[in-house]
Amino acid sequence: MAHQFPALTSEQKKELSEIAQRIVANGKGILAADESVGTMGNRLQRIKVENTEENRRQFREMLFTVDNSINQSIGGVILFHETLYQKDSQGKLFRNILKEKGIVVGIKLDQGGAPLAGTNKETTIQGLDGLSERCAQYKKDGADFGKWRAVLRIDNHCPSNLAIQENANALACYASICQQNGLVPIVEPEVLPDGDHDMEHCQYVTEKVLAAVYKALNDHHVYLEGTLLKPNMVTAGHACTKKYMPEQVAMATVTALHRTVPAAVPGICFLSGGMSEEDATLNLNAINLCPLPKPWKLSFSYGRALQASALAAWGGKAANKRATQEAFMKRAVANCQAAKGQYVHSGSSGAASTQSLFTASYTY
Ligand SMILES: O=P(O)(O)OC[C@@]1(O)O[C@H](CO)[C@@H](O)[C@@H]1O
Repeated sequence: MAHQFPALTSEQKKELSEIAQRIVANGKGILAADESVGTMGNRLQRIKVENTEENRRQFREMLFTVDNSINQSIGGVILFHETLYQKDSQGKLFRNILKEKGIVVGIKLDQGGAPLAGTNKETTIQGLDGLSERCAQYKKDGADFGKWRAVLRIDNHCPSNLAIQENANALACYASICQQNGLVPIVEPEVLPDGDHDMEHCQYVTEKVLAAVYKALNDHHVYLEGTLLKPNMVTAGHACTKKYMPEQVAMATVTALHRTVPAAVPGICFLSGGMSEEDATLNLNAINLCPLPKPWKLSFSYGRALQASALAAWGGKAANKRATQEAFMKRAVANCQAAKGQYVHSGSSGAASTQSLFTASYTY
């Protein structure tokens, strides 16, 4: 019997689907500025800047106070708890700065991995306890979407069926709780790029993972029109000796998505997973040019691939504000073009944009 116990009212569904669509409208994507304190420390270490709350705040202030035209390329920004409550140097909350630009504010909700005993060092993600209360508070404090990143690894006996099922179920519980509290859930099942496997194996695993995720979302009565997917692109492992062209990555990626992701999902925003900024843009462009049916918006939710050049330009010096903002804007515009299949590589990329951003076992 249909709808005997409806999970959401039609007003709730309308709100959720409108938020999701706003984030990915017209080639827009997401800036993933939700690095935890530890992850941000790794980023800052690369540019020899101390990982203090003030340094994290200063860098993020530069990103969020960039020219208002950023709202043509960035539809949403994911924040870490600390950042949601931080202010710029004039005392204005970051979240209000973003909202005034018409950008939707999101919040990281997962809380790190817990080991799955009896597996080859696989994990599930914590954060479901008290999640509903946290979501309700974040909604009051201006967030309209959430993010939960589950991590799966390709290795000997990995990912195991247990890891796939357990992470799919946690993602679905999280998505349902978000929607009950008016937050659009970004569902992120990341198959890590660690390993020497080829692209075909990554495609096989990605399909298994996504199929399990959509089965679990359906079991948990998640309203797909009010969700966004944040998957890995289908690529070879970082240590694979065989190299693939963007067109091959695009075909494998869209094939995997086409086989597993329902057309009701409004947008798929890829993570960058350690690709260089330029590779992440070129691959996204090729994905949007791929000659297969693509019923969803195909866009970006990049962390490293939107911030690496900006971090390098900043180097911890306030005097570099302009160069930092220009570097960030350049990547945002390039990825927006790629999300429409209109990116033309200029051939004059800076060193930071072509540098691999891979971090081994990037788990939290
Ligand atoms: O792979 P990328 O594009 O750098 O980051 C993807 C991402 O999900 O992983 C990070 C760690 O949780 C987050 O900061 C970010 O949102």
